[in-house]
Amino acid sequence: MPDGNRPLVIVADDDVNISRLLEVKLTSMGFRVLSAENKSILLDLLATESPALLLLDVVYGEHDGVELLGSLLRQNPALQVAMLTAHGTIDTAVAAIKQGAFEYLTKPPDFHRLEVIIHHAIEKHEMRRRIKDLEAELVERGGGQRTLWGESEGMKRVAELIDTVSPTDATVLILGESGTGKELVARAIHERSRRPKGPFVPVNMAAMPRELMESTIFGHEKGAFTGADQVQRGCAEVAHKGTLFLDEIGELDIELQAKLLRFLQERTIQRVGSSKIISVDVRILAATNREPEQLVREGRLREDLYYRLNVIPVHVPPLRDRRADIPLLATVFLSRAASRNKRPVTGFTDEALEVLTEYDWPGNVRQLEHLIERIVILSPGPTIGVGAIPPEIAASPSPSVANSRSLEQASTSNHASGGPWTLPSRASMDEIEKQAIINALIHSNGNVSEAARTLGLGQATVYRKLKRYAITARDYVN
Ligand SMILES: Nc1ncnc2c1ncn2[C@@H]1O[C@H](COP(=O)(O)OP(=O)(O)OP(=O)(O)O)[C@@H](O)[C@H]1O
Repeated sequence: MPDGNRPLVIVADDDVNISRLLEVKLTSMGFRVLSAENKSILLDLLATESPALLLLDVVYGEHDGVELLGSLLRQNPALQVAMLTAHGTIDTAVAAIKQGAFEYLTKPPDFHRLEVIIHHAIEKHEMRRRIKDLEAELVERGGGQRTLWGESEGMKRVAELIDTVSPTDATVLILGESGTGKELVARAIHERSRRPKGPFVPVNMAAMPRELMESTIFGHEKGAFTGADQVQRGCAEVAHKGTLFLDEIGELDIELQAKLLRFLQERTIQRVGSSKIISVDVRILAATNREPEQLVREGRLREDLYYRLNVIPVHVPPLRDRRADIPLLATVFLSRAASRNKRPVTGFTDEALEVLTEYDWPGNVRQLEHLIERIVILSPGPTIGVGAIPPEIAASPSPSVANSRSLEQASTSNHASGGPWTLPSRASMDEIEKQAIINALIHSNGNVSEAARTLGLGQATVYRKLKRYAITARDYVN
C-alpha cells in the first residue's frame, strides 16, 4: 500500500526506547507511524496530519498527559487518543477516559490489544469522516435532515423498493410502527420520482379535527360554511404536479373515505361549497402505523379504499428488527445534535453503543433521535458513556454487555451518581428549561396538562414552549 494510504498512528512518548519499539511494531503491522518526543513536535504534527490514533503517554516529559489530552480534544474534538501508562493506576485511566480518551494501555503494551484498538479507531475515524462528508454534501443540497440513514438488510430492502417504485406514478402504502421513518420514506419516493420539483404535501389525519378534514384535503369556496370567509385550496390541489402524502390514513373520517376513493380513481376534486370539478395531477402516497387489514375489520378503513391505496406496500421495519442501524443512526443524531446545540460532544463509548443497540426502542427512530439530543445537551464531556443513558434503557443488558461495562461504569460513576439528567454547569437557561419540560413530559407519560401542573405553568404556556423548542409531547408516551 502506498505510504500515504496507510492509516497514521502518532506516538507521543518521551521515552525513546518505547517510541522506537512502537514504531517498529506498528510499521510491521502495516501502519504509518510518526513519533513526537516532546509536546512541541506533537503540536506541529497535529497541525498538519490527521492520525487515525494518537498514542499519548500519561507522563509526557514535564507534561501531565491527561491534562494535555483535554486541551488537544478541545482544539480537535474528533481526535482519537489512546493513553499509554507505565504507572497503570486505574485512577489515571478513569481520568483519561472521562476526559475523552478512546482507550488506555499499560506499558509495555500488549501488541495484540494495541492492534485491535487501532483497527477500532480506524473504523470510527472512517465512520465519522463518511458521516461528515455525507452530511456536508446533503446540507449543501438542503436535505441533510431528510436523509434516510440505514445499513441493515431491512433498510436496504426498503431502499431498493424506493428506487423501484419512485419513477412510477403508482400509489404506495407505507406501513410501519410509529417513528420508524414512514414520512422520510415518502419524501425519499417524492425526491426520486419524476416530479421532484413539484410540491410534497403531507397531511396528517391524526392531527386534524374531523370537521376540518374535508376542507383541508379538498379546499372550500368562500361562504361554504361559517368562518369560510375566503376561497381556500385544499392539500390535494396544492399538491398538483407533486406528491400528496396522506399520513395516518386510518384516522380519516369514514364518510370522507368515499370521496377520497373517487379522487384516487378520477384525479378530480370538488372544493366544499362548489360544484366545479377540478382536475389535479398528483402522486398519492399513504401511510399507517396500524395493521391495515385490522382497520378494515374494525370498519375504520374502507376495503375498496385500502385496495386502491395498497398498490405497492412498503413495510418499514421497527428499529428492534434492524439493530445494525442503531450505531449509525445514533452517530448521525449525535453529530447533528452536537452542532445544533453547539456542544463539544464527539462520540459514544463502545459500551454505550452496545447498550443502545440492545434496547428495543418502542418509539423507534424518533425515540432514539430525541434521546440522543437530550444526552448530548446534558453530556459533561466529549464522549457519551453508559452512565449517560437513562436507567430504563440501560436496565436490562445482555450478559456480555453487563460484563464489559464495569470499567466504564467506574469511569462515569461521578456522573452516574448525579443521575443521567444532571445538567452540565455550562447549560444555558433555554437548555435547562427545555430539559425541565422534557422531564415533566416523561413523568406525565406525554400528558401536557399534567406536565404543566408539575412545572407550575399554564397549559398554553407549555404549548408555546413545546413549539419553541420543537418538542412533540406524544414522543414521550410510553
Ligand atoms: N432512517 C432514518 N434516518 C434518519 N432519520 C430517521 C430515519 N428514520 C426516521 N428518522 C427520523 O425519526 C423521526 C421520525 O420519523 P418519521 O416522522 O418519518 O416517522 P413516521 O413513521 O412517519 O412516524 P409516525 O407514524 O409517528 O408519523 C424523524 O425525525 C425522522 O427524521
